[in-house]
Amino acid sequence: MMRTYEAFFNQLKSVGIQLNELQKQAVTHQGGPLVVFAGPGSGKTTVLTCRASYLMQVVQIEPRHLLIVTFTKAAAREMSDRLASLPGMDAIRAQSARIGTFHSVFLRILLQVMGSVPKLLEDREQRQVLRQLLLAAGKEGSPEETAELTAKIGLCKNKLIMPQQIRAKKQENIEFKKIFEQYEEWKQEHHRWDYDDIQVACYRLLAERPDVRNEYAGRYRHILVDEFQDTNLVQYAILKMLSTKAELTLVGDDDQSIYRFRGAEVDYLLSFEQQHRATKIVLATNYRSAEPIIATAKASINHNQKREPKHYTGINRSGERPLLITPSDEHREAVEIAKRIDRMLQNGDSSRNIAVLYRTNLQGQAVVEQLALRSIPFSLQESEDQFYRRWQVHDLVCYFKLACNLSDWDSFKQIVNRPNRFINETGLQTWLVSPTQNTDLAQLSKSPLVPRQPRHKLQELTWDLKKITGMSPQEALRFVRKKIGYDRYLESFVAQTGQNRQTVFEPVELLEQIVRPFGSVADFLAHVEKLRSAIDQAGGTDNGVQFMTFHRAKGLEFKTVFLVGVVNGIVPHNKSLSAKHGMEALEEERRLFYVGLTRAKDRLILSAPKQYRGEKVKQSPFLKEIADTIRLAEVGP
Ligand SMILES: Nc1ncnc2c1ncn2[C@@H]1O[C@H](COP(=O)(O)OP(=O)(O)OP(=O)(O)O)[C@@H](O)[C@H]1O
Repeated sequence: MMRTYEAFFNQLKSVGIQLNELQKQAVTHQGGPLVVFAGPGSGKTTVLTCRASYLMQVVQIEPRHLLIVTFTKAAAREMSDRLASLPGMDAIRAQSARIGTFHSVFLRILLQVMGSVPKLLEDREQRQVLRQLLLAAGKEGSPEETAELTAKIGLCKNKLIMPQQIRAKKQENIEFKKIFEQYEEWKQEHHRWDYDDIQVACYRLLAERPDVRNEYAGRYRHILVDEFQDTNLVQYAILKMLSTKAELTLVGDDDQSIYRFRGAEVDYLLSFEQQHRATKIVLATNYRSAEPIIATAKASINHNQKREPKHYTGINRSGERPLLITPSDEHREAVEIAKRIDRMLQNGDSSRNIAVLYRTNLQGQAVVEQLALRSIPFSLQESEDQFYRRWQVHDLVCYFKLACNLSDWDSFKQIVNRPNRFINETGLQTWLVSPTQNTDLAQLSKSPLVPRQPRHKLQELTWDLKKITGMSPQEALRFVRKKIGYDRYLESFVAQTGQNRQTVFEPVELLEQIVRPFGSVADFLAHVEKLRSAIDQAGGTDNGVQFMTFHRAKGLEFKTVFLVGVVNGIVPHNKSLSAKHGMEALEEERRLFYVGLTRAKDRLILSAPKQYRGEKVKQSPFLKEIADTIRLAEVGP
């Protein structure tokens, strides 16, 4: 049913959405491209959703002529739900509009035109292929080297640079070009694509086939893009081809551009007004956060030099100053945060309105463990990166499991040569073929089948494991690391692979913290099992306390936000700072921190433990920059 301008806004008002004048202008804008440029919480996504509804209900644009691009799949789902819940809209109508990420939109076009596309490589498969190519080129193929190569190839593709375009002079670049070429050949031979190929293929399809380009350019009358600050070259190039007959609406915030390492070009946002003679609307009210949180966020981002100055104010929502806690280590940090969350829930807060955010994946784990101990529901976004799947943690848990059950052969095989006991794997297989004779490790270590040298080693291992059963998990872990020699094994791994020592030891140091509350190894193992099923159940849902990295949190908001592990070396992250562009990297890290700060509506708690991963650490330098805007709470040791 057609609605008038007044009726549309009155209906929005009746469901509690009262847009301000600038937002209304953005919602109703017609005649030419529009860019909405504004700080966090100012209603950019709200405007985009209301504009989509307005276009359908007042301007009478058919839903299928509307394309809405979001940054993540989760954001696309959220957009679709929000749209469906607006007055006058329903699920069917909302779903008839095309809402998706760039990747999903491009894939759809490819499938419609080509019928099918090669099977996509999963991340893990892609890394395996690249590792093999590195090994064949005489490289080490370490996880870090492989990850770096994967990222570099992705970056090239996002900038539409294929191997043939690379003019390599330096040896390093010549080698990169060669492996990149081999990788592309491998995919062609095996009829596979990686994720970035979707974008490159869509670009080529539209660039090389005017018939297809015209067909798709005529399909949409309006294209709306959220989080435009993180658009890369290939996405922008396709967007331009798709929008020759459509009106573009872009919303974004240069201060929240956090994917430059993947080729995002914030200049597309900053120069859009001039280049396309677009209307620019700058929203200036932050509806999300209480005043003290806004003050803290501003104090932080004002330290960035390369940014468009923008002024925004809050809506005078009072609140407490953000709080800084400085626990002695990450175990105390986790206990302190879990206690606070427990109290909030007892006071009637809903767990899904609480988020624990961090810079790198592992950082939420200690808090997850504490919540699990208290049976507080949680949801992990990065389930693929589970702590207990880290190989180091897996090894150590296997030691514990074997200590509790000497016939756990899977655990035994996992750790038998970690540290190296010079036990021949083929020999091992033959000794283990008759498990009835060797019902457990104690028996195997006496078996006449086993030659003297390895038998001696196995006896030693059995004695050590027997000692472990009487220890607390903390003592047991120390024992495995120092006495049995697991740390030695990690050191040799670092020396052989050239991997970053800190990265290799990090999960082990964290495990030290995690085992602390448990009285026995068996208790700890029972906890691991319980946690595993809790994580499996929680995977992908958004019920319970939300755990995610700053990157994942972009676009979201929560009543209460905890930022954990805000320490030097992590915020900003050492690895990013050691990359080539010093100042740029620091500013990107600060933007990431800013994204974290600005997710909070009412309460913001930052935590900077004094000791992290077993070592004394300083607070994040970003905390000094906001020191005047936060209050400090000391907690006990
Ligand atoms: N006119 C308004 N009146 C009241 N609340 C509003 C108004 N506009 C937006 N909001 C609310 O402000 C919050 C932030 O809005 P939204 O998520 O759209 O901001 P954003 O600019 O996209 O944020 P960010 O860039 O930080 O992701 C939401 O809870 C939204 O409902």
